[in-house]
Parts: sequence; structure tokens; C-alpha cells
Amino acid sequence: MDAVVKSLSARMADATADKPSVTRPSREEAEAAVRVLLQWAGEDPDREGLIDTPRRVVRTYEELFRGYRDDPSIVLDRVFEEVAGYDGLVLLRDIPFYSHCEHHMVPIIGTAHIAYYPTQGVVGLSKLARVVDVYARRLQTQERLTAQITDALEETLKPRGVAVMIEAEHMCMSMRGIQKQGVSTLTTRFTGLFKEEPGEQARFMAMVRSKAA
Ligand SMILES: Nc1nc2c(ncn2[C@@H]2O[C@H](COP(=O)(O)OP(=O)(O)OP(=O)(O)O)[C@@H](O)[C@H]2O)c(=O)[nH]1
Ligand SMILES: [Zn+2]
Repeated sequence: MDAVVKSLSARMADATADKPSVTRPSREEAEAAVRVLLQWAGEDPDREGLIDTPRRVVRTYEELFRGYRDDPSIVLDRVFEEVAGYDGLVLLRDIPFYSHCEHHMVPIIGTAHIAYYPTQGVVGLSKLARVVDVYARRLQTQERLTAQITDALEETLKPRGVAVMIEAEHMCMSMRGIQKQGVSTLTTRFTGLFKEEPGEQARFMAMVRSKAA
């Protein structure tokens, strides 16, 4: 097991290289920035209801953007090999997520569907959902989110194929700007078997769509 764990970590080196390297301001500086934004919006940050808001907003940012602190290589490090040689499709459907668009910093609300064909063992099911959150809890475009989830699974698990589909509504299109509510954006990324064999893509799509599959 140790050998497998080590080689998985090594394979993740490239997948984590996408994390920007920045010097974080202090908590006090971040809270001061929230005060400025409150004033910019026309508020009095010293009134009773808002006095603790900068502190709350910074804590909320820690939660909403904790993906910058998380590492998918750690999430995916544990492989279960005793699965009686199971090498069929594993599909997690309808994984809900919240992200934020990098252009406007407002929510992207969606679901992810992930499938892979294992080679040497399987990962814990919850870990697939955790990988979605590692990347969703960063500023994103839907395309990059789709690619990063796919690449993390591909590089760590070296499966026979990965399929990722994301469906999401972008609040920057719903509550501001063009103001079109209920628009669903779909993105997909396929590797291995899913890329090479149209039948596998079709099967994935059918299983995502059919609750009875
Ligand atoms: N491709 C892609 N575009 C996105 C995503 N999230 C938001 N956008 C788009 O990013 C674009 C930013 O366009 P800009 O013209 O720079 O910004 P803007 O003036 O605020 O644009 P509007 O939203 O049209 O008001 C908009 O068209 C958004 O709809 C995403 O995940 N992927
Ligand atoms: Zn946006």
C-alpha cells in the first residue's frame, strides 16, 4: 500500500501546479478591505448590524475559498485494492457544488457527474466528491473546473478512462448583467476509453440522464 500511496503523490505533482502562489494579506487587512467595500456600496460599516460583518465575511471567504488550501493529491491518496478485480465503470451522479466565477465573484451553482474505469483498485466514493470541492472552492470558470477535476483523476488514478460532466447556473448571468434566469451551462471532458470510444461516451451520457440506469 505504501508504494502505491507514494507513487500516487508523485503523480499529483503536475495536477497541483495550477494553484496560484501568492502572499496572503493579514486577516486585519482583509477585514479592512471588506469595510471599504461596504462603504463603496453606500453603507455605514460602523452601524450595529454591520460592525461584525467584515470579520464574518473574511471567515466566510475562508470557507468558500478553502480549495486554495486543499490538495487533491491528499484527497485521492488512498486506494482500495481489494475489490475482487472490479474494473467496471464507477459513476457518481448529481454531486452538488457551489463555486464562484472568477470574473464577477458571484456563485456558480451546479452538479457534477464523474465516471472512471479503475485499473489498480478504486478510491473512496466520497473522495471523488471531495475533489469536486477542492476545485469548486476556488474562483473558477466552468471549463477550467471541468478540466481540473478530470486531470486530477487522470493523473492520480491512471484509470482506463475518466468522464466528467458539469451542469451549472451562473449567477452572474441570472442576477446581474444579461439577467437570464435558469440557463444551464453544460461542459464535458473525456479521457481514455471515453475519448476513444463514442459508445462509452454515449453510455456515460445515458447513465447520467437515466435515473433507472
Ligand atoms: N466561458 C465562460 N464564461 C464565463 C464563465 N462565467 C462567467 N462567464 C462569462 O464571462 C464573461 C465576462 O465578460 P466581460 O465582458 O469581461 O464582463 P461583463 O461586462 O461583466 O459581461 P456581462 O456578464 O455580459 O455583463 C461574461 O460573458 C460571463 O457570462 C465561465 O465559467 N465560463
Ligand atoms: Zn461571472
